[in-house]
Amino acid sequence: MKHFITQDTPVTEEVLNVIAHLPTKSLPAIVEDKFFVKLRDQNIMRIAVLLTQKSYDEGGCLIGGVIIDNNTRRIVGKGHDTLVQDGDPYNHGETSAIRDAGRQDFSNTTIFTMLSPCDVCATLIYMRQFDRVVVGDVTSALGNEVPWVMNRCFARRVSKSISLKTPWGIALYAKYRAEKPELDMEDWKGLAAVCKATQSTL
Ligand SMILES: Nc1ccnc(=O)[nH]1
Repeated sequence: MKHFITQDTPVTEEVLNVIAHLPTKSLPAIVEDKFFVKLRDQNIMRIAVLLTQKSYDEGGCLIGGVIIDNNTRRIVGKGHDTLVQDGDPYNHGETSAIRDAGRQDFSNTTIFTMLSPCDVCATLIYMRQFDRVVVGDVTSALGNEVPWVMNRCFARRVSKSISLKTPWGIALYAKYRAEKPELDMEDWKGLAAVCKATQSTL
């Protein structure tokens, strides 16, 4: 059967949004391999931001992640933070995408994350030997994640780590953080940090 999205399909916002919402395992039946070859890093990051928007619309935390195979540029995993949706105290955009990808050799893959990875996700990215990390928004990171990631972790094993500024994603994150600062803090540092911060302002 002919694919619904083929190499001739233009790379539009609507098409990327369909890809963001489809289950990863269904993509090979809907999207022709040659379409993925056309996708540039900016387009993949756009999918991560669209997953971020999905999570925001669900009342969740605002981080999406996408993993691609470096040779074929096929999406092998994707997801978004599910702290709110699943009541999961730790499922960041990155871990969600990694879990979606399943048991794979990640050493020839790139992980795109909307936001600078936290220390736990950075460690997992290191432990699973990802080849590249592309970060959409390094301006909104809480704490020292960026130097930690860049200097200690990726310098040793992850060969390329680049930052891709996504103005739309950065604006969305700033809006969410202004609206829900406690949820943002819980996602990064846990409820303990939120409780301590609340007590200290009493
Ligand atoms: N990098 C991230 C920070 C916080 N939450 C996430 O899901 N991801």
